[in-house]
Amino acid sequence: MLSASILVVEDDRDLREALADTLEIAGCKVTQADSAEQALTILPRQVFDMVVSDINMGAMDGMALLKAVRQDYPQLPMLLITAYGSVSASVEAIRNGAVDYLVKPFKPQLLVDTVSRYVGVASPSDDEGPVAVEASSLQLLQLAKRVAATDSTVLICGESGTGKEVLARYIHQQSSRAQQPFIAINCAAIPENMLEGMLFGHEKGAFTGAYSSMPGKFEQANGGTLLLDEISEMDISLQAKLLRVIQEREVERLGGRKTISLDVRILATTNRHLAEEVSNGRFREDLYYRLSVFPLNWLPLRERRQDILAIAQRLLNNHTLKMGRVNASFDQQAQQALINHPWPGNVRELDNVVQRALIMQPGNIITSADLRIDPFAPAGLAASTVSAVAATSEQPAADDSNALGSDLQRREFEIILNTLRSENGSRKNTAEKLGISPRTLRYKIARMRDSGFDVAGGDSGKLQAASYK
Ligand SMILES: Nc1ncnc2c1ncn2[C@@H]1O[C@H](COP(=O)(O)OP(=O)(O)OP(=O)(O)O)[C@@H](O)[C@H]1O
Repeated sequence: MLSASILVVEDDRDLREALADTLEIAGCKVTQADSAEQALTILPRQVFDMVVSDINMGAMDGMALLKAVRQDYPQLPMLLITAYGSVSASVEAIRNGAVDYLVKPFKPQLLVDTVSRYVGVASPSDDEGPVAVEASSLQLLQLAKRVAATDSTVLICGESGTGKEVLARYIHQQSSRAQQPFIAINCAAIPENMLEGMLFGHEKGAFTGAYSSMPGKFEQANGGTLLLDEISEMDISLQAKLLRVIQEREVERLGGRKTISLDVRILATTNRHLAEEVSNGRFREDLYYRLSVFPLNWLPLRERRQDILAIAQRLLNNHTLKMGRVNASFDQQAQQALINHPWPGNVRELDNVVQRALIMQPGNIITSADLRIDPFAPAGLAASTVSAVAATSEQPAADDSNALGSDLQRREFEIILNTLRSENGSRKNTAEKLGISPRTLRYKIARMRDSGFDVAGGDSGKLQAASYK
């Protein structure tokens, strides 16, 4: 996420607004000027990190503005936009002190990438906003930004790994609650008997083992945002209690008598069709309507292919930085392979592929061989993992116990997937056959997803697709 204040100078209104929108979505604070003259009146009144200006403008053009900026604000980087084919203008721009130039037409992500080279980039972390290039994704972010300004409850839907949590964090960051806590709880990963206490908190002695009182997630999120991840996995009796807390805007700790008033914005995610869950009697209708005031839907990655390279590059930048390596990029064939892959595990699968490629390739150009995406992998077993297994066997085991641990876990995941397949996707039968509770199975499936396996699926317990990511 960029954190910079940018002055955009462009006399074509549509283009100016498009540039401003792109930079705003990337996290910048943007001021617009419709001429070089107007830019010169704005510059003394505000502090900017960068100027982005077109060259071809009315009376005073971008080149003249560049000269004025170089003279009066020598530290302020300026990026110029030149018309297609005007090589001499680009050369002159650089000679006159522009830090860079873009030739029209260019993709929004190129603008963001270029600007990010010269201005503050917030340290990469899970708090970064989502990358979006495809029109539908940009539209989704615009909607998210608009709803962020309100206190409305938002239901974020999408297949596993599409970026629902990233979008939830983005909404929080764009809201007036940004400086307040963002608390997330994964309803699928918390054992059923613990979820209520974790959400609502408890007083000392409320139950065996409650040695001290504890605030719940609602209290912890007070003033901020609470994300209820995988809300469809919440037990129906707890759904009733949740609805009451949301409606009454107050919570009582387990074993407590005091009511605590709440000012919490609720976001929820689901990778199931919640409306179907309602018609099947597994999700409360009233809670559904309460949560889905403003639904946002991430398309699967295969349906927004223009996002793939930009997200892959962001992931690559993040991982190289974390590893203390120089920036890397994908060669032409690697880019094509990334675009062509169906990504059943969505962005999480892409993240795994990128990380693995960096392990395979110590240099800074990632090739298609490093990606280990096999387009002919058997259905249900995506190539990235077949390759991952191969990759692992090629790597010297740094620590045998770690290797055994991950091997056992992989074996467990395989057993679960195979059983799900043989039980035709029925989670109930799978749990019975494996001798574990349906809750434990859900928990394990959530862990499998976290480890990069894609277990899509089955609101009616039917497995829609099961594959490694
Ligand atoms: N648009 C995006 N830009 C950058 N990174 C992304 C984007 N979408 C997803 N990611 C990354 O992909 C990974 C998966 O995203 P996230 O956890 O938000 O998905 P999810 O839909 O909540 O998954 P699940 O349903 O399994 O919980 C994360 O590492 C996240 O940072």
